[in-house]
Amino acid sequence: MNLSDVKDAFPILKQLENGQPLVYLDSGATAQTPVSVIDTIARYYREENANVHRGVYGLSERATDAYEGARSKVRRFLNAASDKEIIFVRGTTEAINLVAQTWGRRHLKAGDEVVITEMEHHSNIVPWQLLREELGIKLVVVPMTDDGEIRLADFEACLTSKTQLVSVVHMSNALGTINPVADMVQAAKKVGAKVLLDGAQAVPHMSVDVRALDCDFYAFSGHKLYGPTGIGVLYGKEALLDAMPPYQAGGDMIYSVTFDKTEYNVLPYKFEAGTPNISGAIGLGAAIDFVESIGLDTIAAYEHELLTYATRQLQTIDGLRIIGTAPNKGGVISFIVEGTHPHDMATLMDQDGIALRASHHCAMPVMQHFDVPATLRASFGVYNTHEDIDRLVAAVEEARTMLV
Ligand SMILES: Cc1ncc(COP(=O)(O)O)c(CN[C@@H](CS)C(=O)O)c1O
Repeated sequence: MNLSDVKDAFPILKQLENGQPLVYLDSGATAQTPVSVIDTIARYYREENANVHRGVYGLSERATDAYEGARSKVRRFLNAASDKEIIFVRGTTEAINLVAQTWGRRHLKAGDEVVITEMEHHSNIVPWQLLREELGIKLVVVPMTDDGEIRLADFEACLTSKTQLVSVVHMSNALGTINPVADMVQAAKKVGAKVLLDGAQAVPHMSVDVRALDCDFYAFSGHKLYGPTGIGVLYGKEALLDAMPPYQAGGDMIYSVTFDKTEYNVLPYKFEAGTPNISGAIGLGAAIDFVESIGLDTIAAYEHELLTYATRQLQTIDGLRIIGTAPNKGGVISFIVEGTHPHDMATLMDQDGIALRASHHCAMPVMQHFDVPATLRASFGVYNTHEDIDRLVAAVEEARTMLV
């Protein structure tokens, strides 16, 4: 699909917001859904709906094929070695909690160190704090610079012989910073640590190859990749997943059950208890088809060009301060306007049809670092245009004039 045709693929972007054409700049929270994904999910419920892995009748077998076909698409999308390494979860948050509650509780003990960074999303902070309360592990936080960058030397300085796990964000949702995760993985391996990468914001914006990165776990959410909500993926190296205890217990994750003993199912089903989000997985498969029809490298280049244009245009506004100026960024711009509160700005900008986030973005430590209560955040999708940026800039100017 050509980028010039992309916007037409999103029905929601045709609507007016407060009498103005909608300019959606909150893809970092959730991306919009192309008609191909909507139609795929509708067709599943119209023609294929049945429970998976259980029926010996055609409809269930077709639903199972569609569900497992989506898993294979994810495998190829991440360049994982096996479908067994692709676990469907609700989203990035559940993926990280699954690792914390299974691998973490099994392998970590008092005094072990888990390394995260200052720019993490709360879903990659709090699960480890829960383990700190339960097991007495030590949480080591890599500081970021005032540009919102993690310097590799600062990361390496946090690694010790006690480091058991490094869990870091690939691309910051609050700043847009893209971290040097390949180098971070190599440095972590030198001290024998496992590595989990939070790919929630990276996967929609760039090509991800988990084998090239050599990470042990990789997590992302379907709804940020133009797919439905309620579906996400945990990638894990097969040997690690095989050795981990189940996360949740019930149907489908078992091989046999007696009151004396239960044998668990094989991968990936050991981690998929109960009826899965069948339509969500199939919809995620359609979302992968959509982004691959454009090309991740094409998407990355286009969004980088949008980011450059938006940065240049926003910087012309008096009193506007961009939060997060790392040299390597993805399609996210956080900013504040002196003398205003982000919530007031966003409320006024909504009157101009502009939808963008005003929040701490579930990254309160980032806000503390920059000494701001919140930021305005414009986060881009494949459907955004230069005209959207011009509308954003005009709305910021107008709101600023009304508030300052
Ligand atoms: C880097 C990162 N890591 C984890 C998550 C959680 O994704 P879930 O799909 O909600 O489980 C998110 C979701 N960030 C949204 C909601 S706060 C944002 O507006 O930035 C994220 O950006």
